[in-house]
Amino acid sequence: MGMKIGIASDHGGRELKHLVVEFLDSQNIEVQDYGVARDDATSVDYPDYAEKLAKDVAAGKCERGILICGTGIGMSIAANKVAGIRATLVWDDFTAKMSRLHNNSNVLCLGERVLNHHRALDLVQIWLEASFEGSRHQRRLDKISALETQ
Ligand SMILES: O=C(CO)[C@H](O)[C@H](O)[C@H](O)COP(=O)(O)O
Repeated sequence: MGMKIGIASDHGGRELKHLVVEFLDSQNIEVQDYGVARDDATSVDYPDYAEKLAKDVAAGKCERGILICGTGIGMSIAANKVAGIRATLVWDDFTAKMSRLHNNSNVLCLGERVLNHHRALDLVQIWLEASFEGSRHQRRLDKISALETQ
């Protein structure tokens, strides 16, 4: 697919992160791993990881990013504070697909403690392959972007 994907998790998402990295490697997708390491059992703060990844996606250092915590909620709240980030918490095939088609998601958020891990890899694949539809959806995203400067 020729894109570089950043990935990060806190301690609540590190097992699923490991599986997603293995999956991306199997697809020959370039991965930039922002931590935490799988064997690091330390309790960490998810905003620190969301910030690092989201800033690099916003700066174009990675085309898109994947953030994983226990629920995916904290990561999505934090990442969406960074201008230019459209972080989307998804939980099934439909939300994974629509987050790209309508929301032009550039950061996928997953909850390790919520999702079946095998199914989560399906969601990653759907999100990677789906394309933004533009048109009326771009007008709506422009209105979201305008909120960043108010
Ligand atoms: O799900 C999360 C945030 O939305 C994170 O994974 C946190 O780890 C979660 O809040 C649980 O915290 P804990 O320190 O593991 O109890």
